[in-house]
Amino acid sequence: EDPIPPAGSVNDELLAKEFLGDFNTRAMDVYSKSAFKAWDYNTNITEYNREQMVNSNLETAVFSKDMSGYANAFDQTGFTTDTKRQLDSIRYIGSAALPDEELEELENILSGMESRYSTGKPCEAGTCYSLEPDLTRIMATSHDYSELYWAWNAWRAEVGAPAREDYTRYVELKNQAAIANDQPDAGAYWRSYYEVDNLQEITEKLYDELQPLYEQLHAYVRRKLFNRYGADYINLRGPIPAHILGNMWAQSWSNLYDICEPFPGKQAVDITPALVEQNYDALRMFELSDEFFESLGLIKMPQEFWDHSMIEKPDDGRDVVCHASAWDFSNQVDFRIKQCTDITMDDFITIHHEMGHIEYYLQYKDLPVVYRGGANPGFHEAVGDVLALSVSTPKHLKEVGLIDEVVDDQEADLNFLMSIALDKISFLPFGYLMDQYRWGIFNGTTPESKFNEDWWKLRLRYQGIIPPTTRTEEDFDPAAKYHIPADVPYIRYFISFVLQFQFHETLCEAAGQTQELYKCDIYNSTDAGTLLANMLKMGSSKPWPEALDAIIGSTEISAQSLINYFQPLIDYLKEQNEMNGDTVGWAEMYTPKDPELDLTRWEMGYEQWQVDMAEWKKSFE
Ligand SMILES: CC(=O)N[C@@H](CC(=O)O)C(=O)NC[C@H](CC1(C(=O)N[C@@H](Cc2ccc(O)cc2)C(=O)O)CCCC1)C(=O)O
Ligand SMILES: [Zn+2]
Repeated sequence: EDPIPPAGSVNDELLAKEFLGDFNTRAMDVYSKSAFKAWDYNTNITEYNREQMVNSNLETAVFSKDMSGYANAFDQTGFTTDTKRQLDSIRYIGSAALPDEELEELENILSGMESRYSTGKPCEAGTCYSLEPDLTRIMATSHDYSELYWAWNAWRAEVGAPAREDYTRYVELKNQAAIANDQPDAGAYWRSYYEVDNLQEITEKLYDELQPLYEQLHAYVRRKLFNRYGADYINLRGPIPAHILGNMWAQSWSNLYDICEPFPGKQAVDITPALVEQNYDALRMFELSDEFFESLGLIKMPQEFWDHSMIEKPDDGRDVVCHASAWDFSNQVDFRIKQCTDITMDDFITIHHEMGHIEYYLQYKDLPVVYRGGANPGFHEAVGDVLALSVSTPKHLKEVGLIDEVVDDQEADLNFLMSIALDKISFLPFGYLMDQYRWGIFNGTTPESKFNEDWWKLRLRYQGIIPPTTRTEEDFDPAAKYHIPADVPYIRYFISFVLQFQFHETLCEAAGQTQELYKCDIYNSTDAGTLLANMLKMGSSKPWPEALDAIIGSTEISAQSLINYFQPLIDYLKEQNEMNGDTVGWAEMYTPKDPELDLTRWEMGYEQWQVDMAEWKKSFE
């Protein structure tokens, strides 16, 4: 351990390369030790395992700090791009840049917030309900307004409000760490992963292009919910109550398919009953997914994956983090999924999502550790979802025996497109607002005194939903969504939902599929698989526009592919909304169309909605 030379004092690329080689060997050892400790905690939440994980993270931080110092010692003048890129990724070390005491405090806050969320079990009349599967099933299947309200509110009371104090301190420490990494705040540090200085403009432009699609779907679904719940609960001009959309966070509306189906009974698209009838278990669902990856000539899941993944919720009373996740143990050998798999279509899709992460890990496992990541985080989130777009087609589901006939006509196509839109289009505003919210907290726009109010302003503005009861600053509803207490950025998912349709379009061409994009199934196409694999192999070794160019032949992220995919449905939704005389949006009451309009209308949020509801109901008397 020779002393670290002063910053920028060593202008010798041979020495730098020697350092990078040494770093790579040691990093694999240090990172894998930490990963196994985190795995032990995530698959068995005990105080001992939590402490073991925290201590391991603290040791990793010492290593990262040390290595950052060495990387900083080099004067990069004249160095190759690659050497510079590797050194820069070692210099910036996240929370490890905090002094030991603050880092330990942050690690304890993080593991404490994770534990609270993952062990949260609201109880009612002697029965306690886990999020997965208990509350998730209620949100997905109940049509009872007050039962849904109970589940929605109980979860927020259990894991939301209690997290507020931790979160306030978490924000301070995250910002302190960002500054220690030459960033103004933690949001800027998160955005720096994308290596562009205009990420907010890029995502805002994409959202502006996609917002009209969402408005149409929102109006259509609002009408269907009006038919189910009536005028006492649904204002056809206003926002939708947040708890009746089939999902705890109103971020995916696929569980409303039964009332949204354009042509009832025309074409089955929900394979949940078939999975149950055919005695599918988690393992068989995973094997079916792996078979799809193999059909493209991609790398199949290694034996260690099958030996050590946790694909079902343990029934031995252990507390585990049920939120699904994929793991790269940084040792080029161990790759796992942890998922409390339910036998549903939703979870079958999630399996593909997680396996997409594993495929990326496998494709770039021989790169230097610093390059073992997505071209940008959105790429990592898109891989599995791209394959799932093929798997979800009626053509493919028939091929694997999960539906017994394919009806090939316009009506059946619209049924299918509706089922995908209820997942993909409904998600867009949520995927967009989650980090708008946190960027606002990190840069001080949202003070602690408005943590909950600003959350609901964004939920109202972008999702057109409203809480089913008045919320106050005694609540902290954002913490009821995993990624907030788990400190996981989210704009990656919004970017993935755009990218995955660009990838799908290109892979379908490569597979020689010439019919409408939504009918495409790339199953068995090694041409498509090779095109995808060649991009995955790049990891994060090049700026993401180069990786994008490698797969789709353009460096531009664009919403056009998503719009192309859904075009027939968008036309249908417009026609239906006009026919029903529905005005799209919730605008005239809640979105200041003209910037001059005083923003205090946002503060009125729920209260204003109550007033409008009273007036609205009167019109039915
Ligand atoms: C060690 C580690 O943490 N590994 C990372 C992977 C990595 O970074 O290498 C990881 O596994 N993260 C977990 C996270 C899980 C899921 C998620 O949180 N999804 C979002 C948004 C969404 C919703 C619908 C959809 O179709 C796709 C995404 C949500 O549910 O809100 C849950 C179900 C799907 C994906 C994930 O896999 O992204
Ligand atoms: Zn993911």
